[in-house]
Amino acid sequence: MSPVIVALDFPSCSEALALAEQLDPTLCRVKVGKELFTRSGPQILKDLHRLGLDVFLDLKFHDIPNTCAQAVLAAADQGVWMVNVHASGGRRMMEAARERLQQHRLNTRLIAVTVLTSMEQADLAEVGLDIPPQEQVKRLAMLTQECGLDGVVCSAQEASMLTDLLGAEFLKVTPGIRPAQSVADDQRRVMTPTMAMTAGSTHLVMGRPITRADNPQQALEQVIAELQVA
Ligand SMILES: O=C(O)c1cc(=O)[nH]c(=O)n1[C@@H]1O[C@H](COP(=O)(O)O)[C@@H](O)[C@H]1O
Repeated sequence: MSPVIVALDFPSCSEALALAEQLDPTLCRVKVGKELFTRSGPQILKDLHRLGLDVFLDLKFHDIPNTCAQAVLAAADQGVWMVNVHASGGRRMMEAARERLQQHRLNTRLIAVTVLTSMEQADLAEVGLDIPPQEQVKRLAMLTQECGLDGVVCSAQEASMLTDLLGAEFLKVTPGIRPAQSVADDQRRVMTPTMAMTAGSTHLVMGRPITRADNPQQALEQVIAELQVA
């Protein structure tokens, strides 16, 4: 299966589906985030499943343990392939979410966001974290593994460090992926698809470089071809 997850960051169901219909489900999975889900509700999950696409529901839950666990359960009940929480929600929150999935025998992948790829050291300092992003990523990823989750969302720049520390099987889902000639947009800790896979990413989250391309399926095929050559 392809490592590419296309981020469907669109304001409406119709725009997201128009893009999703152009994508080959054997070449990618898709990600539904806050904007699209808040506007379209769970119907978008049904529509994407109907197209044969695996869905990563990226709502980055962060709440008291029971509320977070129930939200994760609600996502898994709708058949999504992957769901995420913020690792900074802490041990009890992550363990509650993982246990709730186990109690219900649901095999939805559960991962945790470490430090957002839009953040650099100055952003962390402003919220009281006077350490380099890599150190905070390391701390949160170790905690995530201890809590029994399947992996983390991190920057590809931290993937090799996490592979050494936590093993190749532990998922490293990496946004901030930009093909060589692309603009970074609001991303800060970025890498190309090939460099990210070489560094140990297990999944590449790509939004605008694919969804805003003149021909999204062609842009996706180019990424896959680049990865195959590498
Ligand atoms: O959890 C995420 O998916 C995520 C975490 C993170 O640290 N950085 C990050 O960019 N994302 C998401 O990944 C996608 C990146 O989109 P592009 O920057 O357009 O490729 C967006 O949907 C973000 O919400």
